[in-house]
Amino acid sequence: MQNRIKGSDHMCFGCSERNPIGFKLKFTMDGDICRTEFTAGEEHQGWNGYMHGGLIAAILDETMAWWLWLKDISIMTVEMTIRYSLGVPVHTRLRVESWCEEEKRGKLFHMAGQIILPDGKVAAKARAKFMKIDPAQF
Ligand SMILES: CCCCCCCCCC(=O)SCCNC(=O)CCNC(=O)[C@H](O)C(C)(C)COP(=O)(O)OP(=O)(O)OC[C@H]1O[C@@H](n2cnc3c(N)ncnc32)[C@H](O)[C@@H]1OP(=O)(O)O
Repeated sequence: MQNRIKGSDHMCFGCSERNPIGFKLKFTMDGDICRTEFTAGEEHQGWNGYMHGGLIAAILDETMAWWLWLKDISIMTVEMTIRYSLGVPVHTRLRVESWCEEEKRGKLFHMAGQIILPDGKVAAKARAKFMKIDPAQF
């Protein structure tokens, strides 16, 4: 399902296979949940041994965006809040999932996403708003 919408020439930090420093995330739709997996490396650290919070935000942003992309809805993030509940250790397989909580007039989408540790605990949860855009303008 990777890069179905924009083709393979884009450089998205979250999902492009061409971006040498990107996350190269791949997404699948599981019912109404968008899922990906990720293992942070040394280069993704903030505090020693733990993933940088800004990069956690980027993964959640991307996973929520892809819930919409996979439905052929072109969007941009317009607002996001994150609750960081537990440190996200590096070298640990993470599950990331997103879903839609509300759609307003087909233009504004209230999304949520979370990062889950191997023991099932939620380390970070995001809520965000995404606005539908005309992809020809970007
Ligand atoms: C294959 C590749 C996959 C790529 C995946 C990408 C994943 C990453 C996603 C991102 O991170 S996107 C990058 C971060 N986001 C941005 O850079 C967005 C920057 N913002 C914009 O460019 C403009 O705000 C935007 C084009 C989205 C909208 O501008 P507009 O001028 O068309 O909208 P406007 O500000 O007039 O607002 C339209 C309506 O939405 C409302 N609105 C705006 N922001 C809102 C908000 N945050 N919450 C609620 N409502 C909001 C606003 O009040 C208004 O309501 P009404 O229609 O009732 O008048």
